[in-house]
Amino acid sequence: MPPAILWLRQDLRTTDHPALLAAIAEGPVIPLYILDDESPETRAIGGAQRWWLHHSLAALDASLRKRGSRLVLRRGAVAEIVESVAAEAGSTRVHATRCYEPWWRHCEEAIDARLELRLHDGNYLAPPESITNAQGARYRVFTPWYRALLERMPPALPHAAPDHIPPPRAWPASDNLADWGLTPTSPDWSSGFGEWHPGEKGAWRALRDWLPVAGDYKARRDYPSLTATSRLSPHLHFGEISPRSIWHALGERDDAGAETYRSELGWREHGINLLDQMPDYGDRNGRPTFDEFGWRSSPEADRDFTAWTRGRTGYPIVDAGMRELWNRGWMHNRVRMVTASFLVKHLLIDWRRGERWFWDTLLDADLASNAMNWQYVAGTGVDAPVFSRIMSPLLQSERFAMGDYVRTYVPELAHLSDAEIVAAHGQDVRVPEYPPPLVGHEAARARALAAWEALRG
Ligand SMILES: Cc1cc2nc3c(=O)[nH]c(=O)nc-3n(C[C@H](O)[C@H](O)[C@H](O)COP(=O)(O)OP(=O)(O)OC[C@H]3O[C@@H](n4cnc5c(N)ncnc54)[C@H](O)[C@@H]3O)c2cc1C
Repeated sequence: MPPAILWLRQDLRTTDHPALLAAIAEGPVIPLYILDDESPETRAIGGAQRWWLHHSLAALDASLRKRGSRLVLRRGAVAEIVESVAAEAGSTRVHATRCYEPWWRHCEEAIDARLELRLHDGNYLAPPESITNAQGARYRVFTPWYRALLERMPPALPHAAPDHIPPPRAWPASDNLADWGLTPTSPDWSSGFGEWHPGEKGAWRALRDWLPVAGDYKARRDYPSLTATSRLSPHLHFGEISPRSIWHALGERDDAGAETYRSELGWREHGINLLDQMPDYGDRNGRPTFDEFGWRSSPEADRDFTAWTRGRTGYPIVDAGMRELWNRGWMHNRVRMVTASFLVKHLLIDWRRGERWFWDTLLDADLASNAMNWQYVAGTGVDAPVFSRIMSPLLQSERFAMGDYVRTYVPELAHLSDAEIVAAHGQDVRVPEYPPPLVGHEAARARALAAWEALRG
């Protein structure tokens, strides 16, 4: 029996892996991961995720080796590499987990034209195209869509990891992971990533650590000074754990914490639902009227954008968030909303510039989730509140008790009390090393509303 190729993408796990099980059922398996920075239609993964990918691939290889297998690594244009590995190994069939980023479509068509490509579900609770209304139409708004998804839940039970993965008679050549240079060296900006444990084991550990506090999730999830959320997002993005494994780990719980958590998993699914319908959602306004919006574009706007990326806006909560992102490769969800809103509404800078910055710096950068959330906050999305709802960073900071969070990430303000941090925002307390606000809240609000009115004519 010629070996089947298991083409791995965002499914770097062995547990609950239908594509892996289907390949094993046919005989020997060649697990293949391809790093494709070449194909013109792909969006190359960002710097932070390269770090994660390195460690996740190393963990997966170790786990495969325990099962009698190993990971074959290749770099280059996906379709060509799959074809060349198949030719080398005498394979005719390729198994893969279904992914929805638009660039995969082209690769999949090219592979399918030359070999037999079998796609399997596994990275979402339900295939996005399967959630439709009574007329068979797709949803674009979260609430009715989530209601329809819930009717399909619970998902099927997850599969156990196989004990043994039959190897091919001869292994095709593999690159050496270290030669890919995915981890930064000079400078090594990843020193703050130590709390993360990429790989399947790390994913299950994060889940186990979080489950005991699941009951408090609804009450505490919006407070960035607390550790209340699961931090599973990079693990989910890289497919180190399946969402249905998480769903079933919550079991029959029906407390508010579990219900809210399920709906957050639902937001992840909704992101893929939108991307599947609008493959250019990461680049194009969901509401086309915004194509005419008066985003700032000038040397001053560039200067403001740089200050935002560096956490030097003069708004403590925005700066804390942007520095958490740079140092830890992650940012608390509530603060993501505040920082994104600040860029788009206070600085009047196109959401796509922010989306790209997050893409490069988030360990969990995910086209569907990033695009949906940026468009939601910006008000440009198909399922978003109106643009004129403008978040006040100051009120958010007070309401969600963000003092400790600011003191952690903005050392210039570490000696201030909560009240003084709020005052520092207004510069009542002078902290010489801390920058003055790029723009006053009321002035920014007025400028944003004027741009909105101009758009509406
Ligand atoms: C501007 C902006 C950009 C974002 N970009 C991304 C991104 O690139 N990748 C990403 O995974 N999430 C993104 N999010 C959503 C959210 O902030 C993260 O999923 C969450 O903070 C991850 O932390 P956690 O795993 O502890 O989440 P938890 O609160 O523990 O939630 C559990 C899981 O539910 C999913 N989830 C939770 N909230 C959301 C949400 N609003 N949208 C989609 N899925 C959600 C995630 O998979 C998460 O791991 C973005 C949010 C905003 C406001």
